[in-house]
Amino acid sequence: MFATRQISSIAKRAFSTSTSSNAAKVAVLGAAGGIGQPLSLLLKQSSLISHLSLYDIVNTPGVAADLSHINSNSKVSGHVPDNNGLKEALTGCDIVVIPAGVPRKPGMTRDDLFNTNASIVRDLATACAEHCPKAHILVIANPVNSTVPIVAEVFKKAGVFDPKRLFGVTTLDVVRASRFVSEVKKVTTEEAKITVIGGHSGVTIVPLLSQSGHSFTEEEVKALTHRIQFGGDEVVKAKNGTGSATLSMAFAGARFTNSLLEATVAGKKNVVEPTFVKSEIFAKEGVEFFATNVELGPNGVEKIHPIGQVNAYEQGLIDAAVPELKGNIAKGKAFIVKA
Ligand SMILES: NC(=O)C1=CN([C@@H]2O[C@H](COP(=O)(O)OP(=O)(O)OC[C@H]3O[C@@H](n4cnc5c(N)ncnc54)[C@H](O)[C@@H]3O)[C@@H](O)[C@H]2O)C=CC1
Ligand SMILES: O=C([O-])CC(=O)C(=O)O
Repeated sequence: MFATRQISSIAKRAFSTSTSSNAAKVAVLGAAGGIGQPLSLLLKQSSLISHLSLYDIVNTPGVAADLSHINSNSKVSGHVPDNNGLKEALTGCDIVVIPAGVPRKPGMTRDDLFNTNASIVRDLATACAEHCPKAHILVIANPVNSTVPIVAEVFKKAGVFDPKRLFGVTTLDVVRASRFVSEVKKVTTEEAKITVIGGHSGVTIVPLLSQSGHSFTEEEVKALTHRIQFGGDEVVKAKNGTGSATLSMAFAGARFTNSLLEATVAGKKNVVEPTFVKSEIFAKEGVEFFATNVELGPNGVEKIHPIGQVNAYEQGLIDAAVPELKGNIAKGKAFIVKA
C-alpha cells in the first residue's frame, strides 16, 4: 500500500519546468522499454518539445527523474496506470509515439506479436481518442501493418479519425537501406538515399533501388533487397532471445518525430519522410494503408508522393507485397470491427 502510494506520487511529479509556447507536448507510451528509453533520451534533446510525457505500466517515475536532469528546456513527467496516469500523460498532447508492446524472439514473425500487441495498441488508442483526439499518433508497436489499422478503427469508432494524423513508423527501413547501400557502394549515407515503400514486415518492405541514382549488379540488388526486407531478423537473431532492434529504432523514431515537429511546430516546408499512412495508391486493391514518401505539413500528412518509376524486378516485389499487406490490414481492422 505504502509502496503504491509512494510510486504514484512520484509518478505524477513533473520535473524541470521550463516551457516554450512554440513547442509541443509529446507523449511516449511504452517509455520504460527497450525503444522507449533511448527514444525518450533523444527526444529530450529537442527544443521543439516543451513537455515530454512518459507513460508505461512500470518504471516511468525513474526514467522521468533521470531524464529530467538533462538541461534541455523541456519538462519531463512520468506516469503509470495509477491515479489516472494515462489520462494525465495524454491530456494536451500534440504528438503521441507508441512503442508499447512485446518484441519478437528468434523464429517469430511480426504477425506472431498480433495476439499480445493488438489489445495493447487498441487500449492505448482508445485513451488517445478520448484524451487527445487531435494528437498525431505515431505507431511503432508491431505488427505495424495491422496496428495502424487498429488505431484508425478505434478513432473512427470514437468519431475522431483524421487520416492526416496517423502514421506507421517505417523510418527504420530507410535508415537501414541507406546504411546497407552506403556499405556496398562505398559512399556516404547522405549519398545513399533510398526510397522504401509498402509496409513494415518481410516482403511488404519494398526498396526501390533503381531510384537511388546508383547502379547495382543483379546480385547486389537481390542481396540488398533481402537484407533491407529482413534487417529486423538480423537483430532479433543477434540478440538471441532478448529482444529486437531498440537503439536503431529509437534513432529512427526520433528522426520521424523530429521531422513531424519541424513541419507542425516550426512551420518548416518540404519535410518529407517515408511513412505508412492511409493512402489511395492501392485502395482499389483493398489496401487502405501504404507507405511511400510523404510530405509533412502543419496538419500532418500534406501530400502523399506517388511511387514513381519502377523496374520489372521492383514491380514483382510490389506485386508480392500488396496481397500480404491486404491481409495484414484486414486482420487489424477485423480486430476492432467485429463481424
Ligand atoms: N516499427 C518498427 O520499425 C519497429 C517496431 N518495434 C516494435 O516495438 C515494440 C516495442 O519494442 P521494445 O521496446 O523492444 O520492447 P520492450 O519489451 O523492451 O518494451 C515495451 C514496453 O512496453 C510496455 N508496455 C506493455 N504494455 C503496455 C501498456 N499497455 N501500456 C504502456 N506500456 C506498455 C512494457 O512495460 C515495456 O516497457 C515491439 O512491438 C517491437 O516489435 C521494434 C523495432 C522496430
Ligand atoms: O524485427 C522486429 O521484430 C523489429 C522491427 O520491426 C525491426 O527491427 O524492423
